[in-house]
Formats: sequence, C-alpha cells, structure tokens
Amino acid sequence: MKRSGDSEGEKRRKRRRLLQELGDQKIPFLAPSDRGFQQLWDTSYSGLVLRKSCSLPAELHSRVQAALLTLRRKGCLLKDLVRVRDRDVFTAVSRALLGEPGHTYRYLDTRLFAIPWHSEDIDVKGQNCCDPDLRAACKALWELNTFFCTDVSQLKEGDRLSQSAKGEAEHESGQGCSQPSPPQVCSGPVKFNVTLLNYMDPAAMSQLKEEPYYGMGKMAVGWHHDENLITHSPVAVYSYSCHDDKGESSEGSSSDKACWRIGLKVAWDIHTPGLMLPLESGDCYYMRDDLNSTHQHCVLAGDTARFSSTHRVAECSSGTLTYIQSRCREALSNLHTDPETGSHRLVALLPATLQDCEEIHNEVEFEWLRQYWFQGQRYARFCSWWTRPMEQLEKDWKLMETMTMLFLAAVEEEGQEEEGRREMAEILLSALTDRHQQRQTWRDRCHSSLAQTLPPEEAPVDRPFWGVDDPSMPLPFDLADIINRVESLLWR
Ligand SMILES: O=C(O)CCC(=O)C(=O)O
Ligand SMILES: [Fe+2]
Repeated sequence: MKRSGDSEGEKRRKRRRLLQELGDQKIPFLAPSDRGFQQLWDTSYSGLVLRKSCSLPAELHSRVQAALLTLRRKGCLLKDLVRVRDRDVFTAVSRALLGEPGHTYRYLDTRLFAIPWHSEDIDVKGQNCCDPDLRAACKALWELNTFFCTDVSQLKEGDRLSQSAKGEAEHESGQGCSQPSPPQVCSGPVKFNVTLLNYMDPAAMSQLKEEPYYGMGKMAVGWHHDENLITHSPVAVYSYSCHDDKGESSEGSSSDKACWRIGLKVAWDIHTPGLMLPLESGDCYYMRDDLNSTHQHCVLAGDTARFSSTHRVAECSSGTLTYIQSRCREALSNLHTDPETGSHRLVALLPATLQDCEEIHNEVEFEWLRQYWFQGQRYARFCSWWTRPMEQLEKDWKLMETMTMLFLAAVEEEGQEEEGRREMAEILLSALTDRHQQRQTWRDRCHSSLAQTLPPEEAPVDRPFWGVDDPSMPLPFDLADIINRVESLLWR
C-alpha cells in the first residue's frame, strides 16, 4: 500500500539510533512558565499559532460544543481499527470525519468517509440522509470550519507574534495588533475540506502510554505527522475539555485537574528542546507553513474528557466520490453491452486499456468498497449519504468482474498472435496477483482477534464476498486457480 516519506524500516532504524544516543536521559522541553519558552517558540516552532478561546465568538463556542456533545450522545465517535507497522490496533481516541460531501481522508491504511457538513438548509436540497440533530451538529462544525478558513487565511506574520502565548513577547517587542503586517507567508486562501474529530475520556482508559523522549506525561495521541494533506497546508484545531458523559462536571474544581496539552518536537532531532502548550477549553491552535512536515506533535491527556476538531486540507486527488465515479466510467467505457441480448464484450483489447481497467477494478475494490465495509455499518447508522453511491460503485465493480472474465477468455483463446497474448497475460497476471493478495489482507483484517471484539453493528464486513458456486458472479472470489492458469500460459 502507498506510503510517503521514509519507509517503515528506515524510520525504525532512525528511531533506534536516536534512542541509543539518548540513553536513559530525557530531552528537555519548555512549558509557558519556563524561561525562554517564548524565544524557543519564535525560533523553532514559529509555524505554531495559539488562538485563545476569547478570540472566537461566544455563540460559535456554544454551537460547536453542543454539536460535539450531540455527536458523542449519538455514538458517532468510534475508535478506528487501523494498521500500524502491519499490525491491527485500535486508536486510543474515538473519531469521526466530517467534511465536503463525497470527501474521504486516508490515514494509517484506513479511509474515513466524511459525513457531509450539511451546510445548506434542509429544504434547499431536500437532504434527508440523517436526523435534524445530527444535521445541526454537522452544520455547526461547518461554521467553525468557515471561521478557521477566514482566520487562517488572514493571519499575517505580525498577528502571529501578538497571538502567541500570554503576550509577554508583545510587550517586550512592542508589537501589537495595530502594527502594519509584513507580507502573508501562507499563499492563497485556505480551504479546509474535512475535519477529523477526536474524543477521549481518560477516566475510561485503562492505560495510556507515557511520552518516551521528554517525559511530558501520558499521551492520548502519540508523536506523529498528519498524513494525506496538501503539502505545507495548515491544520486548525479546536479543543474542548468537558465533563464525561455521566455528567460529572469538572468545571468547578478545575484548578486541581491536570489540563490537556499538546507536545511539539522537531522531527528526528534530540537537541532542540520540545515545546509543551497547555490548552484551556475553547482554545484553538494552528499548525502553519511546513510545521506539520518538519515537526511532530502529540496530545497529552488531561484529567477531563476532551474533544478536538482538527480541520485539514486533505489531499483528495484520488479521494473523492466524483473521482472514483469518473474512474469507473473510464473503465466501463471499454465494456459494450448488447441492448438486445444483454451480452457483453470488450471494446478494445489494447494492453494499455486492459491494464487501466484492471487497475481501476483494484482501486474501486480495495480503496473504496472494502475500506467502506471494513468499518461496518457505522456510516449508514448515522447518515445514509454514502449508502446509494456505495451500491452504485459495487454495481460498477461487478461489471468489472465481467470485464476481467472477458479479458481472461481473450488471453486463453487459441490462435492468438503469441507476442500480443504474452503481453496481455503478463498484465492480467500482475493485476490478479495483486487482487488475490489484497483480498487475503482484508480477510485477515476482518477476522483479526481485535475485530472480533466489536459489537455486530460496528464489526468489519468482508464485502464483496461470494461463495464458489454463486451463479451471479462471473469469476470466483479465490483467484488462485486462475492465477495458475495464466502463469502456465506464460511458461509455454
Ligand atoms: O487533538 C488534538 O489537539 C490533535 C489531534 C491530532 O493530532 C490528530 O488528530 O491528528
Ligand atoms: Fe495530528
């Protein structure tokens, strides 16, 4: 599967080398009460911006917070069964993706399908994919998204200093909001297209990992870069610490409760001190410029339950419903259906065309259908937006099974010119081998021991799946025999 940057093996080696160099020592980190905190921020973490709670409109806070509580009450926030270094693990935080209709966000070999923002009024489009409460909640997060788009786009160098930390730096350097602003660093208006929501109640967690390098405390989310973003695009985060879902308020006695913090570090660097930024409920922070790629961040758990809404510019060139639908159209344009008899034939047998079709077949099966069903009924339960499109993609995919069958028949046909046949057989073999392996991987993921622990409505579904003698399917699910047949053609 696709991965960017260093390979896992390289990362492991790098990590081991750094840990060796470090021995038992911890790397220092600075928090706001430490001397030099502001200077460290300005020199080594300048892409980080804190927006204190008071700089957002009060009613936006209350709508967003109500929305997050609604999503929790409805059970929309779920742990993801992701893959880390070829192993299945549940995320410690519960999550949901909201965003532009038809958008998806891929992280840790998992494609999340966005519940649409529902930004328009219900009557306008007659949307009835989910109930009014959920729709209102989605809309509130869309409003927050709009606020962030504007705010991050307008943020100028000058503001950056005045917004950061408690304002000490402001007094020292004499900079305030009225200062003329140097040119904007961020190019063009920012359009966040998804938000990944996170929720965790530390009281419900049996054990959280200790932050290993700096000794920053318990982590809710370990050190990472955010994946699958447009290069150098910003990330905006809203942080809401609340009471747990049993209604035990923490607000009164907040002084003796540990607060939530984020940790930042320069990637692969054990010499620059880390930065720890405490967040009060309603505070927001932005990671701008290349901060996400040059630095890693983690989330350090406080004592109370907490939500965050993390707004991103997801790299969606192959991640939207419109994209995959047009890919399917491209593949299916090579299939001719006789209007009288309903029988099928391939339009062209050009190797490049066949290869495209088989690649699209694998893409729709593994990046869309299996990703979707692996996450069980969780999408359809809250909002039916994806139900129809997924049915249609499955129909298209099934026609592609027919196309593969016709392709196989053409390759096996006697009296073919030898060179042409060989080239076709090689293309088919490589697509089928890939398909066979990926089907196995998804079967394993669906039947893993962790998957078994999920309640039926969240349990992974291995779909599409069909039995050996399903008359409606043109090819078997298990491709081992066919792969052998094509291989033996190549050996002749
Ligand atoms: O909760 C936060 O503040 C950030 C969470 C985060 O890093 C993520 O979801 O990628
Ligand atoms: Fe992150």
